[in-house]
Amino acid sequence: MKITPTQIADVLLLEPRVLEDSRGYFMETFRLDALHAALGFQVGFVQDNESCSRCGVLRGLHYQLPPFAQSKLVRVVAGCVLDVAVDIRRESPTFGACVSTELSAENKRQIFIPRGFAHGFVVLSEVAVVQYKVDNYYSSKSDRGIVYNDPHLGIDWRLPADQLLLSDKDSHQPSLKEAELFPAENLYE
Ligand SMILES: Cc1cn([C@H]2C[C@H](O)[C@@H](COP(=O)(O)OP(=O)(O)O[C@H]3O[C@@H](C)C(=O)[C@@H](O)[C@H]3O)O2)c(=O)[nH]c1=O
Repeated sequence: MKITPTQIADVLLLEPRVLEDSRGYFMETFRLDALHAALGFQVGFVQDNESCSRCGVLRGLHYQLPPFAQSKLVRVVAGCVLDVAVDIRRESPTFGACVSTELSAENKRQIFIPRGFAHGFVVLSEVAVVQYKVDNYYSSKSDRGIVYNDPHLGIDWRLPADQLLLSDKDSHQPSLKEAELFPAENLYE
């Protein structure tokens, strides 16, 4: 597993080593030891999620407030998405900046998104199945969002606006400026 930092500290790109032979391929899709070594701190995943969406579906930008803040380890097992993580830690030098990366069944890449980030993705293929681990349980009360087209974030979602399909909740999320964000505390304590 090759793990490289992105332009935002603690957001990591993971590329599994694919071992091919006449039968097909084998790869390790998750190594806690390698992730901990790359991060320098521990995460304990407790829930696995999967969603399936059609082309143009945009889910996000989502996060949970403490004490249910979540780290996420995201991968795509069918199709292709543009995956986006936005730094919403007020005290961060990269507050408001985002990392965008294509994750697909073909490239087998994964992204690790720490607590303190909002996360979203848009489906670029006919359908996409996204799987992700989280290190805190789902809490509807702590669930928050930021609107995907906030001009202050300026995210290029690759598809024309009239091709995007959002839930009613996600079309009416607040801007980054209006959103309830994290208090200045260590989100891993
Ligand atoms: C996220 C989640 C949702 N649900 C329920 C709530 C609702 O009835 C249904 C669909 O929920 P949502 O519309 O919030 O699903 P979705 O828009 O796919 O939400 C997800 O988006 C991506 C981008 C993330 O980063 C995730 O953390 C999560 O917020 O599933 C759970 O039961 N457990 C969960 O962990």
